[in-house]
Amino acid sequence: MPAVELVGITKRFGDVVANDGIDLSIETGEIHAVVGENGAGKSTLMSVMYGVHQPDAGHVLRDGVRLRMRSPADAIAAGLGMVHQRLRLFPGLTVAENVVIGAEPTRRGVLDTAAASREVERLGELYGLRADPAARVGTLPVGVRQRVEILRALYRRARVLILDEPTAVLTPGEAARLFEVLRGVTGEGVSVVLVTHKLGEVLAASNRVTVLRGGRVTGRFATAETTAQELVVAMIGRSLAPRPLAPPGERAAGPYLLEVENVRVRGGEGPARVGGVSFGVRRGEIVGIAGVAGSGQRELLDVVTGLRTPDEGRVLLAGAPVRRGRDPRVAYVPEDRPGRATAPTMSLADNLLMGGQRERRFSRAAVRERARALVERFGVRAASLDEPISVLSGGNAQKAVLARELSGDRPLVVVEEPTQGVDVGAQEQIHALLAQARDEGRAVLLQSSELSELRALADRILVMFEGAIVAELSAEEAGEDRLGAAMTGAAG
Ligand SMILES: Nc1ncnc2c1ncn2[C@@H]1O[C@H](COP(=O)(O)OP(=O)(O)OP(=O)(O)O)[C@@H](O)[C@H]1O
Repeated sequence: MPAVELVGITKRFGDVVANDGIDLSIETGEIHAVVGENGAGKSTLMSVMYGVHQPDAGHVLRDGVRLRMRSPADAIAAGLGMVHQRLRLFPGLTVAENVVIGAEPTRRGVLDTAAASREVERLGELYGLRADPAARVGTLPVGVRQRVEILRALYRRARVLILDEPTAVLTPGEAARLFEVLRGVTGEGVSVVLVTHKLGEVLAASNRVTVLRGGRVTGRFATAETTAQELVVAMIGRSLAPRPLAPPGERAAGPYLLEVENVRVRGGEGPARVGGVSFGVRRGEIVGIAGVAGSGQRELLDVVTGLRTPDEGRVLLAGAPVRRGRDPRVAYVPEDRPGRATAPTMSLADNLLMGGQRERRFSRAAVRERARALVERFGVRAASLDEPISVLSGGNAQKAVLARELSGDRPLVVVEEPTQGVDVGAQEQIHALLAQARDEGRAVLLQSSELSELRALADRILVMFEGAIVAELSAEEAGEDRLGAAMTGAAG
């Protein structure tokens, strides 16, 4: 008997049928991957399984028994656990406190810290999930925090864990450790539902795969018997074109468009977050920035885009200092899209024109016409130009931001994590757009935690570690081993 079975799930939002009669069964102790393009209905299905949404039709069985869920509390009581992409932990509390919160062991009415710590250690031992119970969560790297979320679910006796894009925020090393943990928990009979856009991890780690498209199941596979190609076809209805690799030998030459000179950013009292960094980017090249999270990339890019003033050094664009605030010569696609790149409550049309000051004098009709053209050209899928951008799926919101930023002729393009949370079809399109920006003679600075993305797109890769550039590798030199070593501070 499956651990969980979803039967004929249909869920509508207004006119949108997000899930259309979906059947999904999760066996005991398996890792079941759920994949599909942006907007395919994955998150909606997970929300139905976890009691967040009530389906319009269909039902959920747990060990063969029909559940009536009014909220996630009912799902938790039935042995389901969810690990969200944006972790929901209390940074000021310890690991043990975060694990037990809401279901604390008490002694005479107060939190029994010793018992909580013992529980964390016991669970850690059982499932191979180590975390120091006394550590403050706010001080821990994101990979460890995620382990705390998993521990919290297991502490509430979850036997089915739902993970929504768990590796989007992890470094390659952390992702590898997560999959070790998942093997540990499935070995103990826990089932894992893994929503992801990364087919590499699907093929490496899952037992079975269900593919969704347009709210329906378009494929069910035993992982050992399928290929990336077959999954892609089920996901997007066609194969992917070859990656837009730079033809070797066509190196950009000429002066630097962007010049970063000895930039230093101090972080409070501690050591400099960026300690004297210098480099340049020419027109017609993509320069990649690699590094484990927190190596100073964020601060460096804030300085390059003019959002932050460096404590020392300077940034020149075509020989003139980059303007403070937001330099109109810089196209910028930040990582934290909902917060920094979009006005979530404004319409898609208005978001597509944000910052396009010169267009402002156009009539409403002209604005719409331009928005329509961008949506068409960049393949943004949305029900209407008037809906708030926040209802777009992650990949479509990302394409909308890229459409806005790349549509002008700004000579410098700065992008952070361009394909995070984006499906394979959209990844391909985004990569092609960035390669096109380079081929048009723009200078592209690309920060990514996906080494494969950097290797596919960048002409040169700068590796940051502890606020410094510790290696510069050409596309040919940048094997995963060499990049990985440089990222952890080993000689590059
Ligand atoms: N709360 C909501 N209100 C209106 N429409 C919604 C809502 N949630 C999802 N949708 C729509 O339902 C469809 C399915 O979205 P869903 O988020 O489930 O897709 P997804 O496969 O998880 O996408 P992604 O990979 O981008 O996260 C999309 O068309 C989306 O715009």
